[in-house]
Amino acid sequence: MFLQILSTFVILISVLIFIIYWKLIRPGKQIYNILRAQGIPCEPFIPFLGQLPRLYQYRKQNKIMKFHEELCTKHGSIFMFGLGIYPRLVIQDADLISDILGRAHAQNYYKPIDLIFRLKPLIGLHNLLISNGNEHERARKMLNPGFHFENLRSMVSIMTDHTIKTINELLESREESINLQKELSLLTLTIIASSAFGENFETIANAREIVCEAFIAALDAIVNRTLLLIDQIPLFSRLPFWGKDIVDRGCEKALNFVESIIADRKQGRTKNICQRADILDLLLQAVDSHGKHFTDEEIRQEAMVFVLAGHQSTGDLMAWIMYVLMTNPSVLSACRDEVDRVLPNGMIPTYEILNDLNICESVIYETLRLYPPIPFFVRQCIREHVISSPNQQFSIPVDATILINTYLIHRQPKYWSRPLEFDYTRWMRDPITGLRSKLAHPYCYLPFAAGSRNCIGQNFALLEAKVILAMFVQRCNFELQPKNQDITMDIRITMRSKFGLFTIIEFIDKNSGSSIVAKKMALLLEAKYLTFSDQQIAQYFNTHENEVRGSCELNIIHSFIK
Ligand code: HEM
Repeated sequence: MFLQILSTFVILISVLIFIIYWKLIRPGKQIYNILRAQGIPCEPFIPFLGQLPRLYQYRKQNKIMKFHEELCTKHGSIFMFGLGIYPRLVIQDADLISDILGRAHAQNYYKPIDLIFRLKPLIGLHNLLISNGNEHERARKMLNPGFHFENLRSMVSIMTDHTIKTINELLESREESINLQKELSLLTLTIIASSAFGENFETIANAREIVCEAFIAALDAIVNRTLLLIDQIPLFSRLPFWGKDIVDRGCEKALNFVESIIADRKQGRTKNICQRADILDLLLQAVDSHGKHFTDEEIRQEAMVFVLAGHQSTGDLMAWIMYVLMTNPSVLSACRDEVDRVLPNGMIPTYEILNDLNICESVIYETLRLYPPIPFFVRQCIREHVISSPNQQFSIPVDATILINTYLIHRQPKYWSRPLEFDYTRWMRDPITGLRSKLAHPYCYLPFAAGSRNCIGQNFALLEAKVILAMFVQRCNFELQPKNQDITMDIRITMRSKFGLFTIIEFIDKNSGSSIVAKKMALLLEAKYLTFSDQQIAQYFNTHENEVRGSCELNIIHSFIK
């Protein structure tokens, strides 16, 4: 009897070990073997863990990029390492990358299963970010026109309105030093949520709480679970520990919220807040080549994806831009001179005028080079594919997952002169031709990825960054406080400063005629409630109209006088 139990036990354990080996170890090992046989350098193959323990050590010391840098120095521009059960083939050569991302070969690569598995609870499976193949192609074709400049132009007012509100709140804040990284992240979240959800985001009482807290908490819990490898093991991921309740609660709240917004808009109970279609209108109106609309499920998921993909990345970009300005006085003064010239007297930017901000735009591009908010992205090979550069050629096996480290590519001396120097002038457009200098390679600059799965929101993000940058330098002085604060990079989904960006912000008092008039007008408006009649204000405004034209208070003044 005992022997029978023992032998059954041994058989069961052997079957279990075999299944584990077959499912979790063998596939990775095979990929290692195929790539190693082609001469690709590999870190040692360690089942289940790979180089994860070492990565953890580096993470603890806040040196994740150092880990990647050291591997690149050791192995060169193509090599393998193990991230838990998932091997990663790192490729840092622009020629090889062009073979992977280029449209001609896009059908050979998908978004990897582990990424899909992680984000599924929050955004589902049917959306641009993680869908694949025909489903992705259809959605992309339907949504591309939404990011046409005509639509973006009409969203500029959402960007300027929210930026003014944030600046005013920051200037009124009584706090000594403000965490600008957090404030900019909230600002970009508000902008994308208002663009995606219209007036509901402003009027539904708990909209901010749901989007700014539940959604962010769920996302944070997902990232923590990823770092703990919880999502790599299917059984573990279902256990009610390690923040699972936060993920479930946040996802449910966010999904219910988006559902009610879609229903309201469909039934005409709410409208958008820009002159043309907002993102929700675009989702509702989009049709495929057979005249079919998105289903409610798809609309819900796409709206969530825009909020997910659109806020943190742009918020972090803005924080890095502010950091650059605060640590490079000459860059700040170049931006400010340009803004004062192009947008005099606190003038509010319009889509057309933003085009004239050549220096600001170049500062944004250079910040994206040195501090790309999305420093890595991944692709999984689904069809064996040969990639080549002038002196090497490799066959990528099915299921190999490729990791592209944008941060390191953007700092390679092979592609960039003075790679570590912040030099925005390398991006300046020629004043006559309007063209920028050619890059050393079309695939050496990838802040928004490239090819058929590049960032659909890049023009939205660049426009938003220009609006926020211009309005901040136009209206505020800002400096780091404390001056010697620790700006250590932390990489979760995006790359940000681990401890925030603490800043003192003050109103610019240029003492120029128009800013004095603007101040007088502001005082006058305050006085409206005390002594002045509407008629007196209108009279004052009419006699000073030329002086205040273009001032930041012009919109408010108009709304009072109406
Ligand atoms: C500075 C800001 C931004 C950066 C650096 C950025 C970067 C990226 C990158 C690198 C990808 C490719 C990711 C991958 O392949 O795994 C991507 C995809 C995407 N981004 Fe952005 N993004 C930004 C802003 C935005 C905004 C504002 C939106 C929405 C309005 C947006 C929506 C998306 C979507 C939907 C995708 C998936 C596209 C597809 O696969 O077809 N992004 N972004």
